[in-house]
Amino acid sequence: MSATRVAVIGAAGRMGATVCAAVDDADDLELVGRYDAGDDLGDLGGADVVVEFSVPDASPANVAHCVERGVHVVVGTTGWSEERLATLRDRLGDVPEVGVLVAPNFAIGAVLMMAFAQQAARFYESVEVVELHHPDKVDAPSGTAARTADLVGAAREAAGLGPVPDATTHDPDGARGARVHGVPVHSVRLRGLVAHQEVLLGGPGEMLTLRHDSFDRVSFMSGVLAAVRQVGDRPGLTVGLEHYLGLG
Ligand SMILES: NC(=O)C1=CN([C@@H]2O[C@H](COP(=O)(O)OP(=O)(O)OC[C@H]3O[C@@H](n4cnc5c(N)ncnc54)[C@H](OP(=O)(O)O)[C@@H]3O)[C@@H](O)[C@H]2O)C=CC1
Ligand SMILES: O=C(O)C1=N[C@H](C(=O)O)C[C@H](O)C1
Repeated sequence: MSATRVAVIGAAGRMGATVCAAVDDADDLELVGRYDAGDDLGDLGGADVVVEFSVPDASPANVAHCVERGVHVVVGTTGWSEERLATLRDRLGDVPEVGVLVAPNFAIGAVLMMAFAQQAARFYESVEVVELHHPDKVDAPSGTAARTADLVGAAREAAGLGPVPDATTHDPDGARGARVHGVPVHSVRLRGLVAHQEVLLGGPGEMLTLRHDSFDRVSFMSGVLAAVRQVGDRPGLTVGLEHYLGLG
């Protein structure tokens, strides 16, 4: 069988460079294109699948370029709001054979952490998310934290839970963090870190802590490569790697 041709957008970035190396190392994949800011994406080097790790403001246009050319896309870039996803879904309606996966995190442990948090949410009165990343990250909260909070918030609503208890009335500096789907989210940026997250769930007399650590970007590669191998067989838009792993 011939190798799947793969192009990478954001190829010189931290994730893009790691993906290029992983694709180069895989016998069943062939790296046919590397693109960065200012490059003409053109015919994408004849790629069957594009992997997109760029910046939130550029990602929708990059993905649209691929979809219009009938190329499947694995998207790791953050910033895919419901509105952006809806626009992409509409676009995919014109090319029903094309598959796009948008996944906020490709590390298996992070995917499991999100699933466990969603499962635990209905049992706990309190929940907060703390995400910790390297200080070169441009977006906050992280895509993973936003997705976790969305899943947890929706599970709480479905279970009929009210707002998280919080007596704070005076917080002039925003010390209580952001609220995503009613869940407080706190972002730490610290030299030495890669990508880490804790979900803290509290009930009377107890606390459950779910923690995941990516110590190296290699942690994302098995998920990215699994997605590259499957995306062509999964037409339409999929959000979250869990659906490719039988967890969704
Ligand atoms: N889903 C997941 O598992 C993961 C997701 N991420 C996400 O992936 C994204 C990238 O992260 P990271 O690699 O650390 O970031 P980097 O800043 O290291 O890389 C981004 C790359 O994209 C390039 N770029 C900027 N604008 C464009 C454009 N218009 N078209 C094409 N390329 C462009 C940048 O080039 P230049 O520097 O010249 O501007 C740079 O090479 C972030 O949104 C991050 O949150 C990160 C890790 C894991
Ligand atoms: O920018 C990063 O580094 C990461 N971004 C993704 C996110 O925002 O969730 C995934 C992971 O946390 C690393």
